[in-house]
Amino acid sequence: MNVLEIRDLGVDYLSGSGVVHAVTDVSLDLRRGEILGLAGESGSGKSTLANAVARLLRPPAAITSGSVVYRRQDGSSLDLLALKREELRKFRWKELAVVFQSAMNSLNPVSPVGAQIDDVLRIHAPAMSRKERTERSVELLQRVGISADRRRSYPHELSGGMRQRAAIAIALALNPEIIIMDEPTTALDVVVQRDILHEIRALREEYGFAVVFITHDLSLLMEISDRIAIMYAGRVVETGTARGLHKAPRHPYTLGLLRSFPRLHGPREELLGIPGTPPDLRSLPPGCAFHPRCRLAVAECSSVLPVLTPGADGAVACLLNGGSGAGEEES
Ligand SMILES: Nc1ncnc2c1ncn2[C@@H]1O[C@H](COP(=O)(O)OP(=O)(O)OP(=O)(O)O)[C@@H](O)[C@H]1O
Repeated sequence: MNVLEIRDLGVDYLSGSGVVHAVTDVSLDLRRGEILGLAGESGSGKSTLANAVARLLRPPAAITSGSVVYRRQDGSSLDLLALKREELRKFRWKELAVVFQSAMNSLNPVSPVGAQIDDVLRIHAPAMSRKERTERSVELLQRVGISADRRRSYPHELSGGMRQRAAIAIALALNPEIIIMDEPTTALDVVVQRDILHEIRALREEYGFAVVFITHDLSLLMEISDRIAIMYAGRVVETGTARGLHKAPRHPYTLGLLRSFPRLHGPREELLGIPGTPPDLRSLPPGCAFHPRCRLAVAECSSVLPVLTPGADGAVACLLNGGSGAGEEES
């Protein structure tokens, strides 16, 4: 069952030098309780997509098309793009929370971390007593590996890893259905990063929330995600289970991304990477936006836009791998 359904979403940035098509025709489901990894090179539109869903976009960003529907377990649903300010206030934290790359952006530098959890609870769960709030703050901090006596610490008194854990504790405070994590561990060293990722998986088992986890590091995503969506130049070009994508990536871009990062396990492989650079989102090449960088491209790829076409495990937008072109019959 889906907790989030994104359909045909488009987001532009209206800049002085032209319109940047940051997200184009994105349709994606988030299933209840799953960890969905969102991968792609810098500038592929991952953060813009996440911010559109969380309604955090600011001008010059503009949603140009599509819908985002949030489905509750009781069968009711919300059209997120239509939420008014007050409805949005109730929705955030309680049903959807966001953890950003820099915990400093999520945390208030002038308030101790325990007090910040307390604030979220006080505002969004007014029925809780002060004692209950304190107990919950301690419990949440301990749950993410921060001892109770650190409750009074200010963010700058904590290490980067601890700050990130504190930001996750705040996100968990109201037991949301969805947590969006935008490169939450990128700034941390690899060991701390992996500790936190495995912690997130354990927390998910316990609390049952769904996660959208954004990073450009695909091999890291493979370790913790259930499913993965790959973005290129604002579009989703492949989706699949982490296992399926690992074993048999179908889009040449996915393959390139996989080869761009050293695998954590298994034999050493040459890092082939992907030649060239992502296209200018103000003037995309015709056909498949990846074709100028694709080693496998055929003539058709420069004129036919491949659409995301469902297959046995996920979907792919590549003419060479079972994807059909826009306007063609899907098989
Ligand atoms: N305020 C803005 N004005 C104009 N263009 C923007 C703005 N913010 C982002 N963009 C452009 O939108 C595109 C998508 O950016 P976005 O940050 O969503 O990608 P991303 O995949 O999350 O990249 P990263 O991993 O670097 O965060 C990029 O080309 C970026 O330059």
